[in-house]
Amino acid sequence: MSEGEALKTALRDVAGERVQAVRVSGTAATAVVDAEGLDDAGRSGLETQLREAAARLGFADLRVAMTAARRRRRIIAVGSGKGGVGKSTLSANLAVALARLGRPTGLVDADIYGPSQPRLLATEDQRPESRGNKLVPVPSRFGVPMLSMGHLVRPGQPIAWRGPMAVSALGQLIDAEWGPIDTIVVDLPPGTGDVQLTMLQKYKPAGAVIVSTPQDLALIDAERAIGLFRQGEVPLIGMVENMAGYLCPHCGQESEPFGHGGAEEAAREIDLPFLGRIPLALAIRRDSDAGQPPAAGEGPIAEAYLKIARAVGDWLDRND
Ligand SMILES: Nc1ncnc2c1ncn2[C@@H]1O[C@H](COP(=O)(O)OP(=O)(O)OP(=O)(O)O)[C@@H](O)[C@H]1O
Repeated sequence: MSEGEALKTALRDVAGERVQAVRVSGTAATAVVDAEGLDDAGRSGLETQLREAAARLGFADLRVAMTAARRRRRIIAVGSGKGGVGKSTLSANLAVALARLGRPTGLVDADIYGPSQPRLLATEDQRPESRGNKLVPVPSRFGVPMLSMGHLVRPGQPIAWRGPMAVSALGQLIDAEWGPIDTIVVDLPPGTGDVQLTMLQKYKPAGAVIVSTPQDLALIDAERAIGLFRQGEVPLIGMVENMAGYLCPHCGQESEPFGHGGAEEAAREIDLPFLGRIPLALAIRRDSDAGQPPAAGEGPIAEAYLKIARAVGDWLDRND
């Protein structure tokens, strides 16, 4: 291995694919590094690490050339006012549908205390590697790399952290080596507490999707989530109605046990775009439990998720 190749390998151990080129001339060396997504502190921290790695190979004075940001990575936060409305299921399927539509998309399970995404996308057995001081998202079978606390702790192991630790754990998941991903769907923990607000203020999602069910109570809760996003100054992309009508697995007919149009009407009342509805379908629960997101399949359910993903994608393009 030439000196230049040895140096490039050492630098890539620190900064992965960010290291684009390495030039060596005598004892002087230059590294061209992609600084996309790094703030000033991140750049200078990375530069220090690279220089230290070079020094260990005898290059006392590595010059680090940071290239301009190539792409802007945007976060879509998925929230609901309360648990159990299908927020995690929607997040997983939205990410899969966005990827299916050709948008490089990743998924973060921000539900630190009750992670469910590894099961939904069948990645429970995977553990992320780390590169430098960053995690590398695990690949899923559905074209969506992802990170969850569920990948870092043993299944069933209780996580009893206070707010600041949870926020810093979230930072590790979001601020990972995402590679060529430009959209990250974040499944927020249920509720509207400090962790959620800090997370929104710190990681500045481009927009938020609210999930609600047609029941009155869930709609009131959705308004609470809307308040959270407004407080965090996160633009609202719109509302999704989940478990909207019952899709009979036998005859394919849809009935409406919880009433019709509640979420759409509520969204209209508060001037929130309505992104679409997902029926209450046994197949969604069954396939989700089996690690097979319905959005990766065919038929009306996949189509319902794809329709929502198109609306979200259009919003992202309009608000670029
Ligand atoms: N449209 C649907 N039809 C049928 N079952 C659904 C649907 N959406 C979600 N479910 C099921 O409802 C349950 C709760 O969904 P999910 O875990 O996504 O909710 P959640 O809002 O993220 O809950 P929590 O906040 O507690 O994690 C799961 O068993 C899921 O498979």
